[in-house]
Amino acid sequence: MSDTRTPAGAAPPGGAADAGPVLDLLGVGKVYRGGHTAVEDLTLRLTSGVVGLLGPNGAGKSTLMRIMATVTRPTSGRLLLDGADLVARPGAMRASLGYLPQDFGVYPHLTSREFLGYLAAARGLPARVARARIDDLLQLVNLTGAVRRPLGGYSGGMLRRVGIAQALLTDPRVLIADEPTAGLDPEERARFRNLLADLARDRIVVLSTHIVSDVESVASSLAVVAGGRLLRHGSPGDLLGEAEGRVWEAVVPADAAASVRARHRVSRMVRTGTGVRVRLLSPHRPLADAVGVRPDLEDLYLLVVPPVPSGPAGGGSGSGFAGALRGPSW
Ligand SMILES: Nc1ncnc2c1ncn2[C@@H]1O[C@H](COP(=O)(O)OP(=O)(O)OP(=O)(O)O)[C@@H](O)[C@H]1O
Repeated sequence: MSDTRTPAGAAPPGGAADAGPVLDLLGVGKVYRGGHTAVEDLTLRLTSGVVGLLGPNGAGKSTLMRIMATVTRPTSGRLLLDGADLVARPGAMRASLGYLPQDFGVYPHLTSREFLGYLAAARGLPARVARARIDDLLQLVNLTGAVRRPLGGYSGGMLRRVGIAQALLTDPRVLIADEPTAGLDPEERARFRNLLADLARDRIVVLSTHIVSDVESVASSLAVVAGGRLLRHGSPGDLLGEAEGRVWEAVVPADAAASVRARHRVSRMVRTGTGVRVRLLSPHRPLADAVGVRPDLEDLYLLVVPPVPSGPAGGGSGSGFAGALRGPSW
């Protein structure tokens, strides 16, 4: 590793037990074979609580999650968990890290108990410890009613809960969940968010997503990444301060909505009885009758993440409102 910087105020080795875990990323970078830089010189300190890792597709979130889980080796920089070097001794540290990958797969013919037992054995947990732990975890993720059914018959939400249970087998200090709510229905999303918030009371729970609403109610801190770089890191309240005075709303006639959208950065559009309510991002009042409104994290995200160029190749949303509702796709 070429980066030997020491973190300002880094946790002493083996310390921070009382204050909860501390994970330091110091100048972390990843250049894949072939020369593509997925993560660049990223420095970040994570402490207990839900940390929302937000960024558009291709931002480098999964790469960063895999680096934190010691599944991928960074090409530069260091990672310290409570002062201990994760890159130098990944094997020794792995029990402290629980990882739910984006493409988590199961053996469909096994029951949840059999599957977790198999993974516990693979991770070297003694059988008696594993049995008790699996019982606790099945209860924690609310799957005790389904333990006799093969995993092939589980819903998407149930499988994610199995995924969380396997990530917690070693009672890790850091839980890394890569897009854990993808494909879940709204009710399962909400349940899953609450579960992660509970788990984050005494551990670091890093949750990656490109959907702001997945993290806005539970995250104690947010890290916004794009193009492999860290754009912002802070508490939701601190980050929202930056958007203060830059978010406006106005109702425009329906036939003017497209031109408003072409001239301004639009956070949201909602049809109303009298036209279209547009939510605009601008340092100045963008329309004569626009009124300043309180920013939310979706506004902040759109303000800090560079927009993807619109047009046929740029993923632009064209006409219609859906593209303006989520993500910088306009
Ligand atoms: N194994 C690999 N080899 C080469 N390039 C890769 C590899 N894995 C990822 N990349 C590239 O690195 C960049 C970051 O990818 P990554 O999957 O980390 O982003 P992401 O933010 O998780 O995106 P998504 O939300 O789409 O999963 C992308 O341009 C991707 O194509």
